[in-house]
Amino acid sequence: MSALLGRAGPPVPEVARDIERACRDSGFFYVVGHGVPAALLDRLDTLSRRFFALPVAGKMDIAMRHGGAAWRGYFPLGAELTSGRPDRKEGLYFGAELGEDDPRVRAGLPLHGRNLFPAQVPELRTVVLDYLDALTATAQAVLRGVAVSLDLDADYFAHGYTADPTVLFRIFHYPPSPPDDDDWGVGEHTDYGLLTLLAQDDNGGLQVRTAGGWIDAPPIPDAFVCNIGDMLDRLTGGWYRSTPHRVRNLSGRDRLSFPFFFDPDFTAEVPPLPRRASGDADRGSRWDGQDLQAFSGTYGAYLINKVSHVFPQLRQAVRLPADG
Ligand SMILES: O=C(O)CCC(=O)C(=O)O
Ligand SMILES: [Fe+2]
Repeated sequence: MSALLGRAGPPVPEVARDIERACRDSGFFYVVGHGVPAALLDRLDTLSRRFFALPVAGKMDIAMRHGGAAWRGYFPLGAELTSGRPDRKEGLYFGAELGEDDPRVRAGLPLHGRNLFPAQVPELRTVVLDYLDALTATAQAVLRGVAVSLDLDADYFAHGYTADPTVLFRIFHYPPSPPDDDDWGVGEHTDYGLLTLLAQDDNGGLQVRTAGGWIDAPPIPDAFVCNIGDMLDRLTGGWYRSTPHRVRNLSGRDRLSFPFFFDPDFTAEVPPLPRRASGDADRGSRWDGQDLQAFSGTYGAYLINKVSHVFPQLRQAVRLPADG
């Protein structure tokens, strides 16, 4: 998909058709030729491994409770409940780095603020911030392709939903699962926003639910796995699918993954696109029984509700009603 990634101008029509086919089919595709330096990813991988190798007590110096409503920092093994059960992973939560004078931070919006970086691996700060910049540009480029694939102007998203995007980034460590274990590293779920760009190491373990059943999405060198989230599903009335996926690390080694979430402006409402609102009659019900057309309100409200199911403690941090 390198043809897409000149950072300006419309993508070539063939790429847009490839995107359409992938989004109509599995909701997943690979992005290659993206221009994100391999050396940046290598460095991110090395420094992340150095962090996860620290004693838990040291990692807890930046535990998420220190991040307050910005919801940043470290969570230990078993602290995240993707499908109602503890995940077999630990991780670091990051997002766009926003200081106290940013209007969204001033307004007290949850999930906005400063990142927490580990003092023990100080180099991680620059590398994570560089990675956020690089992936933001890549995601905008992919969204140009998505826009053209929907017969919209190439800059439809950049001028609207992602002029001020919600950017979240995570680094996950999945310890090896014993072969007879039935716990998931990440339970079945869909992603919440517009699109996710996932870098994964070479251990594998990601699976995607297609019409024909669960299939592997194996690592391909220098490629990102891209999948669309609930907001593109909602915008297109189900024409494009946010597809359930899950992870189990059966490699016997430590698996790292780096999902980057590129989502609409926190304060935007995301009504269906007029021409796509009729939806997809044959698509059947969703994995979680939810009707994506049924909610009203901002993307931020949708996101907070989702995250607070995965991390019940978020309710206290942002004082949400118990029924979300
Ligand atoms: O670790 C992975 O490969 C996928 C993670 C994921 O699906 C997520 O964080 O939403
Ligand atoms: Fe996901």
